[in-house]
Amino acid sequence: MTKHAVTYEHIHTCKQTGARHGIVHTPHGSFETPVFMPVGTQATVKTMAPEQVKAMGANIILSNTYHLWIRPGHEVVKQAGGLHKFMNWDGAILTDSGGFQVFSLADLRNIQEEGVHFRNHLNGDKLFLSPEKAMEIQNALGSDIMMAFDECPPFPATYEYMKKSVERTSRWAERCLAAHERPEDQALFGIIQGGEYEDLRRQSAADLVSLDFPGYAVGGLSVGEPKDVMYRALEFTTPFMPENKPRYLMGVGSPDALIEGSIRGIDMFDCVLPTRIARNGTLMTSKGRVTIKHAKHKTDFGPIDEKCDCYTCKNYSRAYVHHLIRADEMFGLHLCSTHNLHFLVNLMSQVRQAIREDRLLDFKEEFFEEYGYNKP
Ligand SMILES: CNc1nc2cc3c(=O)[nH]c(N)nc3c(CC[C@H]3O[C@@H](OC)[C@H](OC)[C@@H]3OC)c2[nH]1
Ligand SMILES: [Zn+2]
Repeated sequence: MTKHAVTYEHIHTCKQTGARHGIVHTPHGSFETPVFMPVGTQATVKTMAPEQVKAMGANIILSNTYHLWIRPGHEVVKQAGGLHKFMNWDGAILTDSGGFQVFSLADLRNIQEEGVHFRNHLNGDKLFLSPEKAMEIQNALGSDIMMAFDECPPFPATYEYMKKSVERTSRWAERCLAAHERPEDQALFGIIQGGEYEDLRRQSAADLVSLDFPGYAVGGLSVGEPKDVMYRALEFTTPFMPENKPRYLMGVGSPDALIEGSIRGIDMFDCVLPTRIARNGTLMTSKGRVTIKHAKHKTDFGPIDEKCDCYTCKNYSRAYVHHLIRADEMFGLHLCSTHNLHFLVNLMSQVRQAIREDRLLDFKEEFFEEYGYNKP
């Protein structure tokens, strides 16, 4: 039995749902779950200093293999002493394998058994990414959690395409394991595929669980499918994922999806939403979304969210943030990102408390009502 770098400690399962409260232990500290992980694709959580990300309660962030491979190059990060040192972050880091970016960003790609040929989306150079290459890059980055190299098929995909893709992703997962240099320092998570097809999800889960990864992701979702398709896919996938290992739903999500995913037994989430919508001044608040550029905020001298205790809400008014975003001032992006990240990190803290109190369904109803999800 390999001594894994990452372990999962179960604390409590909510009596109203399948949601679990747990702790994930990594070589760079622990984090409680369910957890929202801020995305720092290019070795920075956009506009945020690492101290500020840590201060809001985030203990794990994400970065991206594909992006760091093509710029500045994984060898540069390795020479810097690894990603933690390079970006001055001493918490846990999870890196994606680059599989998704190759299928979503790069063009002229050609998927073969040995890997994927494609062009660099920045300069058009020909590139080749394989399970072995994705492992070499993540080993160089030194992330605490590495993701297996997989294919994330588009939605919708035919059953025939999905079946072939799942079988190849399982073969690629074995190649990743074989290429994994230091399982005692870096944990490799398998990624379950299969789209909306229950039997393929079960096959993918069985293939990967038999390889004894320290954690598992549900991939192939949040790629344009309706939310009820995503939720149903979770309902027939999580029961086949080990209870004593972390479960990570990739690319999710919005406040409702974070709650619905937690109810269905997911422990880890990531999404670019909070920093991406912050860039056009869209804010998540306890009363739903606020578009701060709107004229009605021009002389509103209250905080963005009365219930929020983040740096932005404690020190600045809606009118001031309205002005900064209207004036294209970069500090406005920082204030909006700070608030949105804090909002999701805080939401997950409330979810964990509701799990401990066996009332996550009640919490969901209360939150949905106040956020405005029930409005027609
Ligand atoms: C948005 N919806 C969404 N569905 C996804 C599904 C998959 C998947 O099946 N396999 C893999 N390997 N990655 C996926 C990803 C990318 C997440 C990464 O993409 C980057 O955010 C854009 C970020 O990189 C810091 C993150 O790192 C884990 C997905 N994203
Ligand atoms: Zn706030």
